[in-house]
Amino acid sequence: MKLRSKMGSIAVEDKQHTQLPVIDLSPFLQSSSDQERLHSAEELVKACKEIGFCFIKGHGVPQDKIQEAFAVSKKFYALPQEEKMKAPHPPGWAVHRGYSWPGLEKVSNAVSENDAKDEADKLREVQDFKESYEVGSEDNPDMPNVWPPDEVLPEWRPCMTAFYWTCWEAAQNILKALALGLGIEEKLMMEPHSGHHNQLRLLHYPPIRASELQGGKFARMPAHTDWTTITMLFQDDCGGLQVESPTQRGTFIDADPVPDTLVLNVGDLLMRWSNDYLKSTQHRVQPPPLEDRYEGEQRMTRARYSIPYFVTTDPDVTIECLRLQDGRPPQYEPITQRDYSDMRARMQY
Ligand SMILES: O=C(O)CCC(=O)C(=O)O
Ligand SMILES: [Fe+2]
Repeated sequence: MKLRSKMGSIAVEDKQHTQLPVIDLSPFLQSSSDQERLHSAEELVKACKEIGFCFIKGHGVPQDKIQEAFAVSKKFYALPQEEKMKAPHPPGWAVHRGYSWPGLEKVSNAVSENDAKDEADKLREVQDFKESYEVGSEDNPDMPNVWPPDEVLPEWRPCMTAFYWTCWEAAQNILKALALGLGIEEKLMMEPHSGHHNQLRLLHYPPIRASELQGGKFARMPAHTDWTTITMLFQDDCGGLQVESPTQRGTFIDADPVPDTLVLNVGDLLMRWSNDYLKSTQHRVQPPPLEDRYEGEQRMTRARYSIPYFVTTDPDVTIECLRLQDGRPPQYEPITQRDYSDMRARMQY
């Protein structure tokens, strides 16, 4: 994976580019000094409280594993359509695994108490121009994985199952850092997460004419929040990810790729769990901001590959608002992850 070399501190004065903070987690992971660990954890919580998004460096996911996952993902998406269709996403919303072809999934922020089909159909008028593949734990009985026959791409299943657990290693450290920074007991954060209910998603946004994206016929990914506790996202060098400004609603700031970092965001469940102390922020994928990401007279955009890893609590654990230092009374009823995500999933498929 080639990443643009705009590394290091954030150029706050440079309005064209990223203004998301870069948090270094290596002191939390490596330092023997309690003070340094606490400082790193508090910086992380500050970013999650103020913006709900940040870049993390020193996250502990080995670079070669990330590169391997991107390389294998590209190989999968380069397969003929009929090969990819050998691992189709099951019909309906209840099981979110396997391959979703362009147009199948529609990302939105809608929340449904019932099967509001008309509403879901209306949302589909603008198609998401992307394809994706969802992978979970092999020991999650609620959502069995969907795999193509081995001969389609022999390395697919071993690579993606291994990467799922590599990401979980890093995710646990991020959750522990959040607990430390929030001043809550580590086990309060860790016990609801067995690691078997996360989701690894391989995303491919094929090249498309800029005019079709800009004309509103197709979208890469419309604005939405994630349903998770946290999401870790790896992105290639295409660009296009944008995050809603914490101070100006409706204004989005570019989250251009920063080498050797992952993008971390707070999901809806953690926002609710933290009693709105941490923010789950809208984000979207737009045409790439940079002109060298387009080709030819048709201004075809470059393809984008990204790999989000969604971390969620076990489905039947009840999430009750944490009582944090700010002393705010609970704003939400207790809810299980199962009830919450069922409500959201009905609108996507
Ligand atoms: O492709 C991206 O960078 C964003 C993906 C995303 O936000 C999602 O899948 O929820
Ligand atoms: Fe997202």
